[in-house]
Amino acid sequence: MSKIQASKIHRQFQVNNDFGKKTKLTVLDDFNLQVREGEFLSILGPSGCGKSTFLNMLAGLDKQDDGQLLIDGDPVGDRSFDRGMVFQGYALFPWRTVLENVEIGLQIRGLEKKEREEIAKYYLTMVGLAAFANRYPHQLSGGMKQRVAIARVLAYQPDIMLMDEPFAALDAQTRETLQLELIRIWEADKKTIVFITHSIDEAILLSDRVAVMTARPGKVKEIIDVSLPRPRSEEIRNSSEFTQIRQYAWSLIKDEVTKAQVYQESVEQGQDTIMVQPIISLQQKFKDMIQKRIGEHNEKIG
Ligand SMILES: Nc1ncnc2c1ncn2[C@@H]1O[C@H](COP(=O)(O)OP(=O)(O)OP(=O)(O)O)[C@@H](O)[C@H]1O
Repeated sequence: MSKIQASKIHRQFQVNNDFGKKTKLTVLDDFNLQVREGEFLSILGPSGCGKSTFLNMLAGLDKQDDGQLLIDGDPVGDRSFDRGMVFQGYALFPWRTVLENVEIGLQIRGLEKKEREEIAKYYLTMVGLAAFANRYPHQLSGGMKQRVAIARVLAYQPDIMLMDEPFAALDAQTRETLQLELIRIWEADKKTIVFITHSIDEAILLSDRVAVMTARPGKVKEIIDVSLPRPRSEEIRNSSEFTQIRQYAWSLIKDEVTKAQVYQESVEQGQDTIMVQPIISLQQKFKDMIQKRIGEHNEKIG
């Protein structure tokens, strides 16, 4: 049995178009995905294709209009599942110290102060922040805050970890360090992780499988098996297998990115999906215009 099973998920939102008229925007349609127990699965897709919408449904923060979303065989919403979420924006409580932030989930689980402290310190050490336990979030860098957010989810020990572009706001160096830390932690713990990213390299480096989504309305276009050996390290990025997977992933996603760009926010037109002039044909038009002018100029100068 799959840990997570999404079948024929449909989700649309009511939005206002430019004229203030209410209209419907289909975000996910016929979205199907299975995530295995203990798997690290990344979702890669163009902006606005519904990645966060799907993750929010898994977190129980949103609900599909149609289709079925199961965790351990039960519909999400029917019972409470152990899920921990890491967002792009850290979501730390500014009035609590680093240690107290990591303790929150454990408090919810009813652990005694002493036990909470012991566990929180262990996970803070794991993410390299033991020395910062008594600081407040505003005293930390972005990378450190994200480490705290990760330590908090790890300490809570959820069954499933949902990560929505957790490293997107970080500088490249911190991002790479945290990617490697996450690999190390996951390889030791093997929790089921659903990870959203815009980075093909990040998805390949971390994942067992990568689900590539289409442009909106989003569905899974293809799933790539990342059969790179584990444990993985930085060097794996330079291997020929990695390059091959990267090229293949890019070949799948590049059309979707173009499509996402050329589908004007349909809401502007008050329709669900309206195709505006594709960028490709615009590019050709501009090329033709430039060529024509060059021709005219050359004729003039003889
Ligand atoms: N609650 C909502 N009400 C109205 N529209 C929404 C709502 N939530 C999401 N949307 C719209 O649904 C579309 C998909 O949003 P979503 O955040 O799921 O995309 P995404 O793939 O995660 O995008 P990105 O990669 O840019 O973060 C967007 O056009 C967004 O504006």
